[in-house]
Amino acid sequence: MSESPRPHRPTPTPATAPSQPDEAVRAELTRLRESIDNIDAAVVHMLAERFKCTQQVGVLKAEHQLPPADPAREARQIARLRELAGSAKLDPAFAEKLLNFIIAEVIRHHETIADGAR
Ligand SMILES: O=C(O)C(=O)C[C@]1(C(=O)O)C=C[C@@H](O)C=C1
Repeated sequence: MSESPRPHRPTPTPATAPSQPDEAVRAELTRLRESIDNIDAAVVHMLAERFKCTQQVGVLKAEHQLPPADPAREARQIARLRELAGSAKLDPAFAEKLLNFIIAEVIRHHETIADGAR
């Protein structure tokens, strides 16, 4: 998942304006969106904590001349996450892509730290 984020495209205006959704539908949509917003916030906070840890790993690796990437560790992480995703009814391929996307960014950070230590 190295591509840039999905560009925002405005929803096309339908030829005929839809009738206002029922009040109960709007209330349900609002309730679900509030949960989505909470989950998105939790994801951001969890990712921030993960990057704090990996930043420390990057420093440790640079100090001890260890390579930024550890493919064997990654293979174990992917296998574990795919398993967890399956149990949670999340697409394992998606979980793998997401982890690879995050790890690619971490490796970039590790390389920057190592370059600064040289
Ligand atoms: O565990 C490490 O060695 C890390 O550098 C962390 C991490 C990760 O983000 O989980 C990143 C790069 C490695 O290839 C493997 C794992």
